[in-house]
Amino acid sequence: MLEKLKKSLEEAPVIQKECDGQIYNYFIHPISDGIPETDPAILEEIADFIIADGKVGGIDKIVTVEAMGIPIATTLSLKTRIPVSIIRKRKYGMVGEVELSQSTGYSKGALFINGLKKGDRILIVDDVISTGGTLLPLLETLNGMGADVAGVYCVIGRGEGMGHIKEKTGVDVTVLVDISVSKDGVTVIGGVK
Ligand SMILES: O=P(O)(O)OC[C@H]1O[C@H](OP(=O)(O)OP(=O)(O)O)[C@H](O)[C@@H]1O
Ligand SMILES: Nc1nc2[nH]cnc2c(=O)[nH]1
Repeated sequence: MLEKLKKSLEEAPVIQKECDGQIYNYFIHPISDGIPETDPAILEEIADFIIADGKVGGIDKIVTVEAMGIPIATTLSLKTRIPVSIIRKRKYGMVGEVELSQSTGYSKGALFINGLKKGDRILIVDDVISTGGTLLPLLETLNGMGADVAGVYCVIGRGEGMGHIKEKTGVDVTVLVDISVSKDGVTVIGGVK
């Protein structure tokens, strides 16, 4: 399962990014960067897995974070006809907008939620989970807004983020492929069967 995705991850180049005096080994892959180009067969493989996993019934909105969650969420939306709501890195200043802070191993910034409301039953999808510094504040904020998170899927998992989220929120994040990353490259270490 997900063989194309796993094989392409093993070939992903790694660059080093610096943040707060720390070096972060950043892998570059079509699903997480759109580089060199995204194979529609891999997007389809991902969407088909999520649908077969059985949590899409009764979902009002697929929710993702700009930018690289968007192709995954859109592919899923085209197959399920469930609409997509995108959490943006741009402030709109609309009534009801909710702002939260995001941090990754290589960046810090703000995210802006518009268009979600109390009681919405949502499925979150994103390309990567690493430190959890995006997903943790997002889940806490959505919880505070009264959204009902029925499932969370991150296509590629690395590092401690998933365990951290389980510990802090009780939410199980489904990671499709687990990897480890060093300056020399990417190794696939696990994932869904
Ligand atoms: O677990 P974390 O350490 O938070 O890393 C995961 C986040 O990193 C990437 O976002 P990024 O802000 O780089 O956005 P992009 O999709 O625009 O590349 C990715 O899309 C996740 O949202
Ligand atoms: N492309 C990419 N996105 C990420 N998001 C969090 N870590 C990474 C990474 O190493 N590569």
